[in-house]
Amino acid sequence: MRPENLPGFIRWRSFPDRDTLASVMTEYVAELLDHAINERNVASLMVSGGSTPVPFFRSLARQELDWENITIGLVDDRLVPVDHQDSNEKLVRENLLVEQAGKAQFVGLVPRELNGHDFSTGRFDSEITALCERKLARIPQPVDVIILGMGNDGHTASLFPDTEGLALAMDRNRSARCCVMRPPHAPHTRISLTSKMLFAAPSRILHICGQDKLATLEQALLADDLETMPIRAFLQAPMKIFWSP
Ligand SMILES: O=C1O[C@H](COP(=O)(O)O)[C@@H](O)[C@H](O)[C@H]1O
Repeated sequence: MRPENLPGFIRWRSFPDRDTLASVMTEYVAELLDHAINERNVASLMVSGGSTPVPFFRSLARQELDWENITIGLVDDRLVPVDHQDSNEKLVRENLLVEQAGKAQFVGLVPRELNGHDFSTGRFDSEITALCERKLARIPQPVDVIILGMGNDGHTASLFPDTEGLALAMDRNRSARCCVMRPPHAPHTRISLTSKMLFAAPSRILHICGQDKLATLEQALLADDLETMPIRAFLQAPMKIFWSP
């Protein structure tokens, strides 16, 4: 089942169903966090939103870990109030920051100070990113584990194809760790980590489910144009992919 053109430095794991995937991925991530705690007394994990990670969140939340010393953050969010149904922060609060993991520290990306502002134009972008950089500074770095998702348009985090500012967001030589993105074909203005921050972690995981995502991954592996499929940038470096139908 390993996709044909996957480079050798990418580790591929496939599972018969989403629950089995969630439980093996939980063990793997828990080990990485535990290892980081043993080494540095703190650990950090940045997760994606969307529908794919929910079974994993619920499974990880039940793990006995030193949660008080673990900081959880997001790789992207929609610039919506935190009680909005499309908020990734809401998803994490309801599914990951519960049970044992309720003791974890959480640092979201959406600046509460700007609640009620209209983000549809670029008017507040520099304030948003400045506030978000301040939040990111509270996360122990380098981040120990980053979990990416992928959309069928080849986006990852909120690095969407053909979006203004994408080239800057993907330029690892720039110091910005977050950026505002207005994807032309997806709802909401977004806040996303940039490639600079996403590549700073020693360990990245891509978590995808479904035949459609497998087909998207196969398409991404056929070329290297990042502007049309930003996920390609992350397929050019070591990563572990967890997939199930
Ligand atoms: O918009 C987003 O989509 C991707 C993929 O979501 P899924 O529902 O297909 O799992 C997600 O990784 C990203 O964090 C999210 O904001």
